[in-house]
Amino acid sequence: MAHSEVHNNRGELRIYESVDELGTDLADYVAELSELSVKERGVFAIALSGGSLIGLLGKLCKAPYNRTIDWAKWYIFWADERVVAKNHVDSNYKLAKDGLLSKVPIVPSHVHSINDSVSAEAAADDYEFDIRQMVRTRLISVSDISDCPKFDLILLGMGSDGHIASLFPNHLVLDEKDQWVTYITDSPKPPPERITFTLPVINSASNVALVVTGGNKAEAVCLAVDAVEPDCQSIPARMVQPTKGKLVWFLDRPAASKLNNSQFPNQG
Ligand SMILES: O=C1O[C@H](COP(=O)(O)O)[C@@H](O)[C@H](O)[C@H]1O
Repeated sequence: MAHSEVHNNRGELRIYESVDELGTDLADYVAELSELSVKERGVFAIALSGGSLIGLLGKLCKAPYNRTIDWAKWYIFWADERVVAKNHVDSNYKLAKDGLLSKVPIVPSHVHSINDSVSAEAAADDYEFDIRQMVRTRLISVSDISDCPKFDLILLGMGSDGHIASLFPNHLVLDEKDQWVTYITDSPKPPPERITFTLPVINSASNVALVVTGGNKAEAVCLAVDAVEPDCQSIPARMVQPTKGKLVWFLDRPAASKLNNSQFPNQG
């Protein structure tokens, strides 16, 4: 059973005894949002990340979700992508295809991956153009307080340095306000060239989930959730603050181990 609570302005924290329990609740959460969105809008626009997240989504490929989710209504995007060929081992698209998309009945034309045959800058421009077309036809909603796309769900992982998508600590692109998708060529984590959603897009989503496991991320989780300025100033995960949407953290015990203990009585 998860220990769950709303924590200051940092969203809902769900803490699990095991990664297996986390995976089950994460699958339920995604399935519920998919059902709600299909009921309300007729489609479900979801943005994935790479890394450990994809393995944690594995239960979606199994019963009952593989049969009960309305996969034909899913439109899939990436919150970030490495600028490598789609069949490259570092590709977030390949990771998601091998781990999830090839195992469920997604409509191939609903999978919006990046153009892997151009520069990082051109790939970011192309991807933003693609998303603008989808907003125009309302396959992706639009925020009522900015012109940003309002994804039904953005799923994010977090690195041990607190990065989310390809937004790294102290990087200039954290200040990007105008573009929806931008690029970097100096990622501190290889590969260096990446494209990424900007913070205004992430914070315009209806739902954002931050999925984090492992003790090596406990310090960054604490900085992103508990710390007060200036300690947490450069932690991108702390800048995830959906304006009108809902933020949920999915944490295993090791990742949550440095959070303020008094708030989590079951924590060992
Ligand atoms: O490079 C990336 O890292 C983050 C975190 O990955 P994880 O393996 O530590 O969970 C990931 O969310 C992002 O999409 C990816 O490009």
